[in-house]
Amino acid sequence: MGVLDDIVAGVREDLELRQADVSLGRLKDRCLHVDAALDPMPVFRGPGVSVIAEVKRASPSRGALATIGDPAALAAEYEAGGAAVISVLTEQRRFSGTLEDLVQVRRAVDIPVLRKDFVVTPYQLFEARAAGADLVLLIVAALNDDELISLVERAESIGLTPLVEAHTADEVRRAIDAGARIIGVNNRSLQTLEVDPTTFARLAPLIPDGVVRVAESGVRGPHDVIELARAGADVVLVGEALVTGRDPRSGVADLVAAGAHPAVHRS
Ligand SMILES: O=P(O)(O)OC[C@@H](O)[C@@H](O)c1c[nH]c2ccccc12
Repeated sequence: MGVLDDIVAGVREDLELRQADVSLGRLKDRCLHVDAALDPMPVFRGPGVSVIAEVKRASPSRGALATIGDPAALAAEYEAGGAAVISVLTEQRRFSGTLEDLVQVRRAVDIPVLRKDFVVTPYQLFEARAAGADLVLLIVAALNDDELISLVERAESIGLTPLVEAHTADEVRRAIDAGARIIGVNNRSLQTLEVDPTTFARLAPLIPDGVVRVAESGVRGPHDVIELARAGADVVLVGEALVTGRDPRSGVADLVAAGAHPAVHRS
């Protein structure tokens, strides 16, 4: 069993407990009482490379990265540094995140918030919206075509913008066929956890114009942002470098400045 299957198996077990506790009906009711979701598309389609800054305590490949006692404070620093969106990892077993982190982050910032998890059922979409998320990650490798298509549609129908993650040419094609308006190319394989920084540059040309291209994982600093922008990135998603760096606010600001540089020509 690959790492992804292992993670998803754990996610399904945890999900069963939550479902036994809070019914889908109650979650849907909560969704009626949260603020309308924010739309990330205008800023993603605007000038420069947008930065999605991630609240990430740990990962299966690196173990513990940062304690992050106050995720809301970290998110506020990211926002002050110019982040376009905050990503919050809510998976508990491998990434040490919770939905409560997302609730706190949502209260602390005015920019869109992404629920980063292993979404396999509509229940998790309603959880995300009820917690105040504006975007949700959908991982092509974790879903069959029917699941992917229906989760994209369901997300959109409740106001969530799906970021559809691919790692191979075939997964990019499946993401496009599912109607994704934002496609993330993950430089890290979720099966082997290996990072290949050339993955984005190889797959970006397969993503049609008009679809937002997000480069994910392994971005270490401004130089990488410039490279990825040249390869066609509209957005970069950065976790580890920011949570382990010296200062999250200036860390984000440096990435934003690199992506806004006039020498960066996006295709
Ligand atoms: O910490 P990094 O290398 O900057 O990567 C961030 C992000 O891309 C990574 O956390 C990620 C991308 N896709 C995922 C899917 C699930 C969990 C985590 C991820």
